Amino acid sequence: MIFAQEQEEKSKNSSQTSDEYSFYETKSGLSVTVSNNEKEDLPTVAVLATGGTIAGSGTAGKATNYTAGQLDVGTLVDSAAGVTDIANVRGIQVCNVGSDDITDENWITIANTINELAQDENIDGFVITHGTDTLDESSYFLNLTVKTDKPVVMTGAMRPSTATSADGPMNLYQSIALAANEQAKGKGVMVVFSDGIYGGRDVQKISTCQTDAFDSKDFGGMGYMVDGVPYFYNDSVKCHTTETEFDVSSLKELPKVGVAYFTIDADPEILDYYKESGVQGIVIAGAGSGCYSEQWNNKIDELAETGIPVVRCSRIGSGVITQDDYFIGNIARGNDLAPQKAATLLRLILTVTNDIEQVQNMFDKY
Ligand SMILES: N[C@@H](CC(=O)O)C(=O)O
Repeated sequence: MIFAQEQEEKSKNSSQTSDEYSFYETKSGLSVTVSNNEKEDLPTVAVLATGGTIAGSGTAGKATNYTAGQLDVGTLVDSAAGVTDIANVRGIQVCNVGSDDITDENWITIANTINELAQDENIDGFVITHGTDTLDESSYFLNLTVKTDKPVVMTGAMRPSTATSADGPMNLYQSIALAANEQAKGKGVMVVFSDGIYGGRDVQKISTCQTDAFDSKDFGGMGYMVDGVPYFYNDSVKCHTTETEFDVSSLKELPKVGVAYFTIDADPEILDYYKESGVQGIVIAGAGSGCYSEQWNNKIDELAETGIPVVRCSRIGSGVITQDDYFIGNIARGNDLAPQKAATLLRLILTVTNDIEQVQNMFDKY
């Protein structure tokens, strides 16, 4: 099976078709590759590729010092042996970058593309391939902005395609199998990694180097994937997808939010910097249960007059932030969310309101 970009380009420039594939454009101008031999008795999954290590290549055998985002979506799908026996796969190349270079524009494009294609009754589910570094932010963003019950699954890899025992092909196979499975409907955005299924809200990257690099902190995973078969045990209780009020269909970008990391002697001037740089919200990666020094407390209180919401989170990675009357200002509590997840949610909340009570309600709800 070939989804190579060159063939796609060639065909696009001529008759829009080739013997094996047809192409059509989404509203955001992305090209969808469709096999002319889709099997009627198989579910159809759209794979949206964004780059990352799963599409990386480097020195044969090695797991480090490679270049992310080298393989196109067709080559990725080809690498997942046996996948065409379980689903018809349509390919979409959104971008091809390391996930540290994913932008809010990419997020909006992915959400809007899924929301558009979800209306197509011939498409049963979605997979997004993504770098692992920021996958937990993108999974939460999409969990809050895609408007469909059809399964949406994200995956990536810790080893580039050229490494010995590259983990990408199996992660992709399991993800396509999950996205094609009726049981995966209505569960919000999921991440499949190293045979685990995780909720897009709760999942975090927990290792810089191991292939079993994702987990859901205190709550465990949602289940397992074993040879393309899902085994579910947990659901997220927080609102997601069709239950959220976030609508990015007419947005080009999201409000900017700064994250300030507190340590002993950390300079509170960072908060002034953020104010002056025009951010619309600030997340504090506080110590312990979202704590910081008296100097920071005073500075955050001073910031209150600007109306910029400040959200207290913890750098610990476990537990919940409860009310603590010592902390003053225009502040909300980031629930159990890691700072990067809180920043994702705050950016979306700021598209709706900056009223601190409503901000807090949404942190409790999502
Ligand atoms: N730096 C890579 C890491 C990965 O994909 O695992 C990225 O996030 O794109």
